[in-house]
Amino acid sequence: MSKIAFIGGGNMSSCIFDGIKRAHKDADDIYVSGPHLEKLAKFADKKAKITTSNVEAAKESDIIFLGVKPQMLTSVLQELKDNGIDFSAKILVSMAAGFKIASIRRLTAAPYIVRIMPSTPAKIGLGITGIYFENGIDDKNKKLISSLLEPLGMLCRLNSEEGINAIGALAGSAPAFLYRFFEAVEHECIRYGFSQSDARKIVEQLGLGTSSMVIHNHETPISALREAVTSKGGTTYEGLQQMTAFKFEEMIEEVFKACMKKTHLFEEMF
Ligand SMILES: NC(=O)C1=CN([C@@H]2O[C@H](COP(=O)(O)OP(=O)(O)OC[C@H]3O[C@@H](n4cnc5c(N)ncnc54)[C@H](OP(=O)(O)O)[C@@H]3O)[C@@H](O)[C@H]2O)C=CC1
Ligand SMILES: O=C(O)[C@@H]1CCC=N1
Repeated sequence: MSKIAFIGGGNMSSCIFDGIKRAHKDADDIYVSGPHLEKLAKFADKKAKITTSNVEAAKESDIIFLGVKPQMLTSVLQELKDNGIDFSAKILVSMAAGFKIASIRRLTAAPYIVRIMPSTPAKIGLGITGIYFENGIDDKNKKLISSLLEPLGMLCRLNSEEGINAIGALAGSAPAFLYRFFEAVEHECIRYGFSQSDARKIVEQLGLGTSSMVIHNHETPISALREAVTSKGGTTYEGLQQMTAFKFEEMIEEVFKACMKKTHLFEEMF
């Protein structure tokens, strides 16, 4: 097994780390680095080597997952470069939104860089992870990196970094938008007299049942599933009319446009 490091042990690194541990029982000496050792204890409990030194973690590893926020990545890469890390035989796997391969290369001169765009449902093996390989990565390494990410759920191979940007919005950010919808429904349940605990259960079953209907009726357009709920002259129709009045589709378009705009702004900044 190649030696693996995570620079930054936050939410996303933790999802990927857990996936690797689930699928690769022999992955024992994974390094995780971050500024606060106490926050890395959860990794140590799962046999990772934890350290406050990004340099130590990078030096010891063949595959380095970059798990810090885009705003931190420049200084982290600069630190590794300034401390003599030789990237020539290492693979850098960056999950940072809006941070291009060209920018990582400018800072590190690393020949092998992979962009990935995971999502938090990866925590339970149900995420969507975008992946973009440059031409320089050979098939053996493509297979290796893919095998580390497959336990996270669906792996979506993309042909460009703009594809990574798009999947970042459509699959990386989108869980937050769906959670916002669930939060709003939970709030309405409470407004109509349900207890907090019942409201939560209703939202859980609503999400599970509706997603399962989409999955179990794979050949059926989603619009047809919606129409099956919408009795002629009935109550659902009135609710949908409100969604139309409030320009629901236009709002969703603007939501994704805003994500992309910020991603492109990041690309200019870094
Ligand atoms: N969350 C998501 O759904 C997604 C996130 N991403 C990308 O993943 C990356 C990480 O995001 P996320 O996990 O959510 O963020 P988190 O804030 O959870 O994690 C960032 C981690 O970086 C650590 N850190 C901060 N400074 C340094 C440093 N100098 N050296 C090493 N580690 C450092 C932080 O440690 P400490 O807390 O101790 O300061 C923290 O553990 C981002 O680039 C983001 O764009 C991509 C797709 C989806
Ligand atoms: O909010 C963010 O910047 C990251 C990228 C996609 C999801 N979360």
